[in-house]
Parts: sequence; structure tokens; C-alpha cells
Amino acid sequence: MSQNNEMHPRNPYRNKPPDFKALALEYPEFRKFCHYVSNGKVVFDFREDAAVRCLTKTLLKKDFNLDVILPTGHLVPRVPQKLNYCLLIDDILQANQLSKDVVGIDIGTGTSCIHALIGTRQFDWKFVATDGDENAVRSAHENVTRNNLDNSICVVHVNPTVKTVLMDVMNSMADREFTFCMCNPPFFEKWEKDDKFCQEPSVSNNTYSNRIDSDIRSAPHSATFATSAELYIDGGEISFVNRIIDDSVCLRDRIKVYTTMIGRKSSLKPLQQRLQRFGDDIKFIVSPLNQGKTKRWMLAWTFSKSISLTIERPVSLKCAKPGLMKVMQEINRLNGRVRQEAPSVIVAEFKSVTWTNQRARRKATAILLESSAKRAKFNCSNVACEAMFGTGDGRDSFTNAGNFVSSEIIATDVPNLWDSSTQAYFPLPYGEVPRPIARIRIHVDSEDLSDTVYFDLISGSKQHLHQLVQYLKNLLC
Ligand SMILES: C[S@@+](CC[C@H](N)C(=O)[O-])C[C@H]1O[C@@H](n2cnc3c(N)ncnc32)[C@H](O)[C@@H]1O
Repeated sequence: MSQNNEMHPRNPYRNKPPDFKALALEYPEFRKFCHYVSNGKVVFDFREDAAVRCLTKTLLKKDFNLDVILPTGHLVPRVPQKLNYCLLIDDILQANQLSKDVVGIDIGTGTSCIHALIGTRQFDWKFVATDGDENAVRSAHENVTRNNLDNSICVVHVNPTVKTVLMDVMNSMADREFTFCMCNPPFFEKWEKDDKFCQEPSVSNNTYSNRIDSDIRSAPHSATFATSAELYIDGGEISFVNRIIDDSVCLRDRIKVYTTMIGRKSSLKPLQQRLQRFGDDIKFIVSPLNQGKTKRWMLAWTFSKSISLTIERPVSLKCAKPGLMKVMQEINRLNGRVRQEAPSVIVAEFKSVTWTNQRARRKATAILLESSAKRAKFNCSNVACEAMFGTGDGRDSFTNAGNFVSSEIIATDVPNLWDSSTQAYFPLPYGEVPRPIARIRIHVDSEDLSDTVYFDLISGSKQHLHQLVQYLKNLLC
């Protein structure tokens, strides 16, 4: 099942796959891989390696003004997923006021140098990009130079046979501190690579593809060609990430936020258990990185006590246009007060929670509206109520000397059981005005066919916010 609606909220490819027809019209090279079918639609064959390669090059050109070479026989990065990863890192940096003068390390940058190129173009980050493969370093360097990014990205060859991943490059820059590191490690163990991939001698002796003949496996939905260094490492991704964790224990705050992509769900548990062993010294988080039919994860950790890795995302709903207007109408119905802050931003304030227990409220209203003859059977009900009037000198207690205004005792049908209705004042400290129970900033992002409305809690309880959005979803979506 496609997971495009689970992409990062700021990812422009979220719910908006590339328009193949428009790309075919604009880019003649891309057009070669498109076929028109009878209904006028354009069909693109993801099972053809050259087509996937051309799609990535075209998207990088169109959406990031990047002109890249992607040598045949090497891994082709998927642009929406790479942008997702960068956006998750950007979330952490923004939340911790670390977005200025950002310098990152891209471990295993590959022939494309994709993370560093997107990070530089989109977020103005600077990079040291490393790789253990000389061909990858050469090609990555070429991509940096042809986009005039030599002042922002430095590509470094590292020795892939040493046990550490970060130490050599960090030792060679002993006076430098880095904002973050990122990595897309080789996923497989050697035996898994042999199981899942076959050699493609027509390309090179070191090229493998997932076009493997098998009775038990269905044909891949997208072609993957890659070299052995891109595909596997002794011990698979768990061992590679464990090497980064080991390095991080030595380097600690020299890199503020350590991150890596994880390709397999089964790797998450052992890696988290490893990080857990360091107790309070390390904070870590796992965030999903979903794109298309592929599920990946980002594992991030830090030694810094002042850095928070938890990202609060605005809660959102998608509805027909005009989304903001519809939400405003419902808020008015819920007795909320709305103030316009900008053309597509409002702030809503609620003095009480009116969106919960809607069914019970409707039932109670219906009972009240019924004729009194019918209502008679409901006129005596038992309501449990616990009221805390504070502690201290007794003046605010439930007595005539306290601050309650009236108290009514109502007899019930049950002997020795009374209902009590009490009205009381809770005075505020001098000069303080009553605060709304919830204040929410609401803004709308307009798309072609629908609107996405985002809800950001300014003050109040998160639970109330989620209940309100669920209530609005039930009505509007
Ligand atoms: C899965 S590929 C990722 C390429 C690119 N970053 C991407 O996401 O498309 C893994 C890369 O890690 C490189 N690599 C393997 N061992 C390494 C090491 N010890 N240090 C740096 N890079 C290494 C490989 O040469 C390969 O280019």
C-alpha cells in the first residue's frame, strides 16, 4: 500500500506524486521512458533501471535545480525519501535552535552525494561527505563541482576497512564541531545479497540487480542496480550502525545529533537496546520515514542534555475547500471565539470543552426538548459529584462561611439519598483575567483539490486538541 500520505508534512511530494505527463512535456530525455496509453495517460515503467535513473535526475533538476550524474550500475536514490530524511533532521535542528551555520557529515555519500546536495540546496547546510569507495568519491565530487557547491560540500575518501566510521575524518578535523551526521548504510549481509540480487555482467562484474529469477519471489515493482559496497557489509546494517554508535561514545558532543537511516524493522530493536545500555547518557528516538511502498526509519541520538529529539507536529485534517471557513463555522457552533491573525491563519479560543461527549449532550438536549409529561420519568437522577474546595482556614469550604453562592439539596426516590446542586466562585488573584481553557492556532495549506488545516496548540491540553480535531474530522472529512 502506498504511504505517500505518511510523508513528512513539509515534503512537497506528499500526496502529490510527480506529474509524469508534465515532466515528459518539459524534459525530452524523460519523455523517452514514457508511454502514452489510449486514454491519454502517461505510463512510466519503474522496473527499468534507466527510467528510474532518469526520473531522479529530472526531479533533482526540476525541483532543486541540481544537475547530477548517476553512473550506471550504482544505486539510484529516491528523491522524496531523501528529502523526508533531511526534513526530519531539520525538525530536530529547528526545535533546538540549531538551524544556523549548520555543518553535517554524510557517511557513505555514494556516487550521487544526494543527502549533501539536497541539504545544501534546500536548507543551506554545509557538509563533509565521506565514502569508502573511490568511484563513489570521484562521482560525488563531480556532482558537487558541476553544481558550484565546492564551497559548501567537501567530499572525503575514507578507509572502509577500519573498524571506525567517523573517527578518521573527525581526527583530521580536530578543531571542528558538527551539527549532525547522517547515513544510509549498506543494509545486507553478504549471504542476503547473494539471495536477493543477481550479477549484471552486462553492466560490470561488480553490479547486482534485484531482477532475480525465482519461483517464490514476485517481480520487483522498481528496479534496483547497485554495487557490492552499496548493498552489503559484514554484519549488515546493525554492525555498521553499531560502529557509528561506538564512535559517537568517543566523540560525544563533537557531533550534536547523530542520525542514521534504518532499512529493516528487525534492526531497530537490537540498536535501541544497544543505545539503552548507556542509560541517561544518551537520548534516542526512532521516526518513521515512509515513502511510496517503502518503509524506512530514522534513528537519532544525542549526548547533549539540552537537545530534545521529540518533535511536536501540528495536528492536521484534510477536507474539501474552503477548509478554514468550514472549520471556523464549526468552532462558532462550539462557542469558540475566533480571531484572524493572517490571511490563512486564525487563533481560536475556548472557555469550555464543548466538543466531547457529543452523543450524551445530544441525548440530554433531546430529553429537555421533550414534552414535560414524557420527561417526568427522568426527573430524578443520581449524579455523583466530587468537589474540591481547597484546604486551609475553612473559609472556602463547603459551608455558609465559604465562597459558595447557593447550595440546593434535592430529594431523590431513594431514602437517605439526595442530589446536591452547588454554585461557587473561585476568585482569581488580583488583576488576573480568566484564561481560555484552550487556545489553538489554525492555518490552512491549499492544495489543488483540497485544503489541509493544521492545528497548533498555544495553550491548553493536548488531549483536548486531539479530541477537537477528531470531532471536526468526523464532521468535515
Ligand atoms: C547504501 S549506499 C548509500 C549511498 C547514498 N548515501 C544514498 O543514500 O543513496 C552506502 C554507501 O556507504 C559506503 N560505505 C561503505 N562502507 C563505508 C565506510 N566505512 N565509510 C564510508 N562509507 C562507506 C558505500 O561505498 C556506499 O556508497
